[in-house]
Amino acid sequence: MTDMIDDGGTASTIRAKIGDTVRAKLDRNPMVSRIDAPDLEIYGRHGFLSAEECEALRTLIDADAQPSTLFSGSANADYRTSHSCNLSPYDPLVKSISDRICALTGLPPENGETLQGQRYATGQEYKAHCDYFPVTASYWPAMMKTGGQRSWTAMIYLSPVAVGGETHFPHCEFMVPPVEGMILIWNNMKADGAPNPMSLHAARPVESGIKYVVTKWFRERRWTA
Ligand SMILES: O=C(O)CCC(=O)C(=O)O
Ligand SMILES: [Fe+2]
Repeated sequence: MTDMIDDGGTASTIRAKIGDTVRAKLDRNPMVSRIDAPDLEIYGRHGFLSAEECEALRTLIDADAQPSTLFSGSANADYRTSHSCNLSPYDPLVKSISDRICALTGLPPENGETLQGQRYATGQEYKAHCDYFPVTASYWPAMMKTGGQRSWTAMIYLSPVAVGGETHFPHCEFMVPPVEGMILIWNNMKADGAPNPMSLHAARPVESGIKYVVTKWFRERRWTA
C-alpha cells in the first residue's frame, strides 16, 4: 500500500516507521530516560548542552528575538507572548547542535526545520497547542508541500527558571520544569503515525526569571523552507 501525500491527519506507515526508528534509538541510549506517560512517547536527557553552549545560544537569541508569531497568524495576541527567532543554520554552534539532535534521535537532518530560539520574560507563556498541523487549517496545503506533517519535537532548555515556565502536558498530567542543558524529545504522532492529541502542551507562564529554549521540529519528509 502506498501512502497518499495528503494524509497528514490519518495513520501513516511512513510516520509510524519514523516513530519506530526514533523510539528504538532512544530506548537503547542509557543517557536518555523515557518519561512515564501511557499515551505519549516522550524522553529526556540531562546535560545535553554545556553551560557554555547554553549561554552562547542565549546570546544569539537576545541578538535576534522578535515577538513570536503563530502559524495560524491568528489574532490571539496573548496566546504566545514570548520572543523568538530562527537561528542561522550556518552558525557553527547552531549547526553542531542540530547535528547532535539528529545523532541522538536518528532523524534525518534534511527533515529538520530551522532551529528556533525562544525567550520568555516574566509573565510570558505559550498556551496549550499541538506541534503537528491540523489538516483542516488553511496553511496545511502549503505545509504538505514543504515536508508534510511534523513528527518529533526536540526542545532544549537553555536556562533554569526560578518559578514557573514548565512545559505542561495537560492530558498526560505532568509537567517538566526547565533544567538548563536538558533536552526533551517527544513524538507528536501515535504509534500508527496519526496525530496524537495527547501531545497537547503549553509553556506555563514564567513567574520569576527568564526562560530560554531552542526547539527543532522534524517533518515527515525533507523540509523545504
Ligand atoms: O517553551 C516550552 O516549554 C514549549 C515550547 C513549545 O511548545 C514549542 O516551541 O513548540
Ligand atoms: Fe510546542
